[in-house]
Amino acid sequence: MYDTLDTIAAIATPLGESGIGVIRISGKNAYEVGDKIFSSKSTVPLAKRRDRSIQYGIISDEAGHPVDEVLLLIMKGPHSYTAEDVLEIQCHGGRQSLEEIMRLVLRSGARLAYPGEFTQRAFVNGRIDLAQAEAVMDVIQAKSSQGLTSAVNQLEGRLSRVVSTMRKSLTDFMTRLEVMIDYPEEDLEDITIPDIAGSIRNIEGQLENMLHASKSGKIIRDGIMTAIAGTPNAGKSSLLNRLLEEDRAIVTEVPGTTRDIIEEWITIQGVPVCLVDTAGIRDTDDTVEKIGVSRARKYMDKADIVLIVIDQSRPLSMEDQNILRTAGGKHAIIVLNKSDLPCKVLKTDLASYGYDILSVSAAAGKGIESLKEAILSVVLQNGMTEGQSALLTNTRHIDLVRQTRNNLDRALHTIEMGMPIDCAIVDIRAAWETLGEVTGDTVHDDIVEEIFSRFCLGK
Ligand SMILES: Nc1nc2c(c(=O)[nH]1)N(C=O)[C@@H](CNc1ccc(C(=O)N[C@@H](CCC(=O)O)C(=O)O)cc1)CN2
Ligand SMILES: Nc1nc2c(ncn2[C@@H]2O[C@H](COP(=O)(O)OP(=O)(O)OP(=O)(O)O)[C@@H](O)[C@H]2O)c(=O)[nH]1
Ligand SMILES: [Mg+2]
Repeated sequence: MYDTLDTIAAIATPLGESGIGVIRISGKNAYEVGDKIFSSKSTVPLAKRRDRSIQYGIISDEAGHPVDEVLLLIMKGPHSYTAEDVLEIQCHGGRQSLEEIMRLVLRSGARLAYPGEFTQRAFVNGRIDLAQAEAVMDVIQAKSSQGLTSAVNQLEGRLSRVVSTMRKSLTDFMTRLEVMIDYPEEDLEDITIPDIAGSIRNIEGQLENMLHASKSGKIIRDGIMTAIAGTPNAGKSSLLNRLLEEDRAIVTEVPGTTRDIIEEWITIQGVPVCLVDTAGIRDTDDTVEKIGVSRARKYMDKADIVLIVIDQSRPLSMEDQNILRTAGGKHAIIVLNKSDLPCKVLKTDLASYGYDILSVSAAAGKGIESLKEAILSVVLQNGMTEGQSALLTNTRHIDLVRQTRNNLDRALHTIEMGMPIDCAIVDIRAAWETLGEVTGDTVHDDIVEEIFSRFCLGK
């Protein structure tokens, strides 16, 4: 881990033009750093000024030249974001101002923070646990209103509380089982064993429910990647534009118009959906188009759903059929486009692929709402899970909960087979430890480092 005694600093807002820009400084020298570069009507050192107060003044360089007019926010540890002394400089939101002040701060005793280091300190200092820290990035990266809600719930500790309650029960089971081992003559077994088995089954059920809902949880957080694929001229780019309600991609009657991948986000009923328009798939000698086609195939593979667009005003071609075959095993929807023209495609030729079939007209905007619903229902077969106590959205958490469930399953098996109690305790302890990795109570330092390294600078 990086030196936690250092005072760290970073620009917390984007380097563009904006109303205000923020530089955050955290650590035991935060106010000393501030005193070196800040002057105001009052001459009281910043450390002696009131906690949570805002100070007006000027930042000047070593030669006394003014750099910017600013407000300083004083948040004394432990009641701050990092639980350390924090000083925030709110300057004008221009690149030059932010960068010059930042250089001054670094020359005055702070070092540049690593990505995620502020939040890592909040975790190390015990203000938040690991699941809460991970939620911070989810809040920043939220792509829909539901995604934001679930991230803020996790930030606020909803998942952590569920996990802690379960871990307390597991500790309790272990203690009671140990008592049984220590006092075998007491004849406790007949009461304790069925009672504990029932409670384990109950926790297992809760974990099972969480895993069941995690499919939608992951989608709410990461979105549904939807590839729009098909032969040239089927109307893929027209469909993208129609779904976006914007003229984003070039549409022409020339087959092979789209060469590169075009990615755009929409939300359908609060769920983020990433639409990927691709080059029409065909055999071609054109160097550029060839690359486009191979990218199209790659995205078909990567996507959660493939919309296979077919021009229904022409008979089904060999190329169409090839694409239908390559989508095998994926979530796919057959989109029969150009429904404003007479239909030349036999639906019976499509039935054998087993995909949902929808007719749309990208040009006329017909059938688009049903297509949006179909996209959601293909992925969310279990429906959205509103009111879920704690939604799992993060692959790391999902894996850990799955392992915990398996550990408990083994413990139950051991108990039910009448095997030695020690064996069951081993599995319950394993479950307790795995669950603790969610909140970071029992987690390796390298995993913690890896998690925070994915954060953005200044967070
Ligand atoms: N200017 C500014 N805005 C910001 C942040 C920030 O660091 N600075 N945040 C961060 O990125 C978020 C807010 N998160 C925060 C979380 C905890 C504390 C904090 O001081 N907690 C103390 C005191 C709580 C209280 O007063 O009730 C604590 O938990 O002990 C501050 C900000 C969003 N807005
Ligand atoms: N009549 C009719 N024409 C359409 C419809 N959708 C698209 N077209 C026309 O079909 C042609 C091809 O449309 P594009 O959206 O460029 O097709 P594409 O699948 O992206 O083609 P490539 O990028 O070349 O693979 C254009 O002339 C569109 O105007 C539709 O619903 N009805
Ligand atoms: Mg196109």
